Amino acid sequence: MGSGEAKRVALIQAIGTANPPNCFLQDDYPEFYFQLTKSQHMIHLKDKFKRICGKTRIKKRYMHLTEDIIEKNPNIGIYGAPSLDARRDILVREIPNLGMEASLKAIQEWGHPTSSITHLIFCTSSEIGCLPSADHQLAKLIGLKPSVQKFMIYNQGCFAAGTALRLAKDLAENNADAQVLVVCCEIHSLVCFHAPSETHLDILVGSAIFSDGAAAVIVSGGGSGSCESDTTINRRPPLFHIISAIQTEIPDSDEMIVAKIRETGMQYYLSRDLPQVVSNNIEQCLIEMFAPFGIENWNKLFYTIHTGGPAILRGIEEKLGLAGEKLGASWRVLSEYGNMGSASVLFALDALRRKSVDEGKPTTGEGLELGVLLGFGPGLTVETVGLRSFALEAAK
Ligand SMILES: CC(=O)CC(=O)SCCNC(=O)CCNC(=O)[C@H](O)C(C)(C)COP(=O)(O)OP(=O)(O)OC[C@H]1O[C@@H](n2cnc3c(N)ncnc32)[C@H](O)[C@@H]1OP(=O)(O)O
Repeated sequence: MGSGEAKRVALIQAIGTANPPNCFLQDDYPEFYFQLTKSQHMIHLKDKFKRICGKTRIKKRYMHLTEDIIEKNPNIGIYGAPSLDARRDILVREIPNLGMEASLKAIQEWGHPTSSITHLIFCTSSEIGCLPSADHQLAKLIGLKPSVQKFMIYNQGCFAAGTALRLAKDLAENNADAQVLVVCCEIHSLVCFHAPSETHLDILVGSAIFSDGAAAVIVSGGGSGSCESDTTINRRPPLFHIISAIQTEIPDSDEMIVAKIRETGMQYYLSRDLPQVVSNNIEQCLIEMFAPFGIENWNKLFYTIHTGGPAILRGIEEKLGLAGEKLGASWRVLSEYGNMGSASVLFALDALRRKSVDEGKPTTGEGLELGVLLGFGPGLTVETVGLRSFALEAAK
């Protein structure tokens, strides 16, 4: 870049989301789950599961799993039975397919030919069973050029969307004409579905919150961050400017979320302390991100947060002293979709900008200028992505 040339900034241009067609109402799920896994005799576990489901604040979830899949692959429904190959055979096909659906929606909103995409970042923790990998399969499905520069991010858990945006930011800022497609896709209902077990109660929590979804965003390099000066290929005004992105490891928290791929599928462990440890450490991430902007009152920001669970969103609200509707978009995604892992926080970003339009707010960030996308997952790792909104008259 020449000394007189303006610094390129990373702009989120479009968002697309997709879910499998099977929708499960949370109220009906305990009956379905215990019947599907032939566990109706575990009466007190079923009661406990009903109690947990009732506290999730989830109304419905979308899942690829069906009775038909369990009938054809009975080991998936038996606790501890080897079933990894059966799970992988489905995931290898369906992860790229669901990723494709979200990608095509993002590309359609963006309004440019698929051939304009220069980079692809694909994140999943649901599929590690195939070479060539899921990014390669997705590129073929949507017809990306062979010269597209691909990055595959496996097994980072629920914070991966933040990692992908951090990488997309660097690519968009430092490569002329970069048009980066970011895709996060999870099919929890297959990779970590387990029958209930008296000895592994974490399964009840995961079975009450995990769900399937894919989200895609287009990130490109623009002029100075204002719509008017964005004279690159993107004639449509952007949605958000990625102003900064930071990854933080929370000390001594390795045991909070642990997952292992076994012959029985992904075995996961969720500490009861997780909500508290996350909420105790979020403010420090915000201080690091927003001190340079002179922001200390956290109600001055807009928020999109990984929909990990109600106790986590509640804990963050309390710790940051957030007013009533501040996490409205994230609560809405939790309620309508559940915990879709890496895709969840991008669903929340999509919900936030749509809510801003519906409520007649002046910016894509509910009328505010600055906001944050927070992803967290194993490590514990927190991805803090600082965002600047755009005026909605221009964004429409
Ligand atoms: C994959 C990634 O990278 C990132 C992720 O998103 S991992 C998933 C992160 N999310 C979580 O771990 C869930 C966080 N927890 C929650 O949101 C809530 O605690 C909850 C929905 C599980 C329960 O709601 P609550 O308001 O706390 O209700 P509470 O009455 O305390 O608990 C309900 C029952 O769940 C049990 N429970 C709560 N947390 C549990 C846990 N981690 N493991 C096992 N049981 C648990 C409680 O013991 C209680 O059982 P009883 O009714 O028999 O007493």
